[in-house]
Amino acid sequence: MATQVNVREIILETLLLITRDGEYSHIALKNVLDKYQYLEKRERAFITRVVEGTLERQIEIDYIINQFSKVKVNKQKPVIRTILRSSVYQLKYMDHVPDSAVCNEAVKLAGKKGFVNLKGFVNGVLRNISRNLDMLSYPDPSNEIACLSVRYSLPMWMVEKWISVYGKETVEKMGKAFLEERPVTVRRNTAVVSKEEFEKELEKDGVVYRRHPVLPYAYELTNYDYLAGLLAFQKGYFYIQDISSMQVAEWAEPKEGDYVIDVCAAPGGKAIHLAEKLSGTGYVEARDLTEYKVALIEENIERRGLDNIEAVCQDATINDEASYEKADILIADLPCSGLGILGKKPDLKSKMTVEMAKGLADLQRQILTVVHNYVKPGGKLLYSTCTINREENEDNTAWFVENFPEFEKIREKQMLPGSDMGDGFYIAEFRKQ
Ligand SMILES: C[S@@+](CC[C@H](N)C(=O)[O-])C[C@H]1O[C@@H](n2cnc3c(N)ncnc32)[C@H](O)[C@@H]1O
Repeated sequence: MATQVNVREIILETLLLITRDGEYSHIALKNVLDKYQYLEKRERAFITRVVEGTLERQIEIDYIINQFSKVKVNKQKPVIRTILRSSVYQLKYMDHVPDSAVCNEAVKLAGKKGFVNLKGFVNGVLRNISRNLDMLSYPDPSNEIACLSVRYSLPMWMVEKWISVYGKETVEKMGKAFLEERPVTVRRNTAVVSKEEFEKELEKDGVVYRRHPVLPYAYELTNYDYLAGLLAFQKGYFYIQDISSMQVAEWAEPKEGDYVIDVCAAPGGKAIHLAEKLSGTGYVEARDLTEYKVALIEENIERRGLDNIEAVCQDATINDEASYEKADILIADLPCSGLGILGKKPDLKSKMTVEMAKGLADLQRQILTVVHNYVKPGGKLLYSTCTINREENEDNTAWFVENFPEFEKIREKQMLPGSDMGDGFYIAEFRKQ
């Protein structure tokens, strides 16, 4: 019982870090799981599920709380609001947790956090919701945007934007896909470990794997507690990467001896994939903005034992004349709004705004204006983002070929969650004449 209380307190602190203090959800969760490695697998899974679920369903949860609370969610104290949200998630989506335990633990936690005077309020709201779970009201179906927004916990502006581009049916598929639990995808390091050895190593740790039907080095993994704790991870046998991101190195088709520059490379997924594909030949310069990010790339390079790749600290918005016409392949996997990975980074649903997405589209143009110079005549430029925002994707591609006519667009693809395999992701390939 004592650990039960602690687990809920850990959940509260993690959610506050993300929603009140602005920490990224995947980083906050990773840090907390690193810190509490001694907890039982079951407890760690409970923390992950409640933190992720509460963030994923936040819009729907707030809609429910507002039906039963006189003080609306946005007027509540952050601690109380967070206790209510994570409790409503458990009431609505975790059948195996008894409702009475959810309410009691929430009330105790409110008291423990110094809100003794609000224990009655927390108790009243939660018991009321628990009694009425089968009679919750939802927006009227005639209001398509509000309806989809609450059902899939997507901000109205995203639903509105996507309906106009992709249509209602596709938006529903995307909303569903973001909420689905999906196995993690990893890329086997083909330079270091054979298929047989890799699979044997996973089996030793009880990890269940499924070979990807298309990419021979890709696997879906389930039934593990902590991926980074596996021996196979520490030996550099695999890299955690979505199937959509693996397409960048596939599209790049590096040839032996190619010089590759990845201008925004951290933590190194695509750059390392290219270095592996070069089979010990050629060179990959994996650049990023800060020493901290460069250290992340270096750590990943070291785990893989590759010597045809180097991490470099370099701001992609600053012109680097020494790199002019140096790259056979230039990877521009640029900072973006991340709307294709809302399933993995659910906090983006509340953190990303129209203005921020616009700012990122401008930054992408600014970086492309600088880095296109680094491509050799006849070389390739691959532009990619993990978003499904037309301004950052197709519009930027159209802008790029219009402004830099020495580049020809070879192909482009917008992958959509629920329709394509993996995350929402965009790639465009250009060739310099
Ligand atoms: C989408 S992520 C790159 C992911 C990476 N390609 C991979 O596969 O692991 C974008 C990266 O751009 C970096 N970045 C942002 N602004 C930058 C700038 N001005 N110059 C260089 N890198 C920048 C960020 O630090 C971040 O690591």
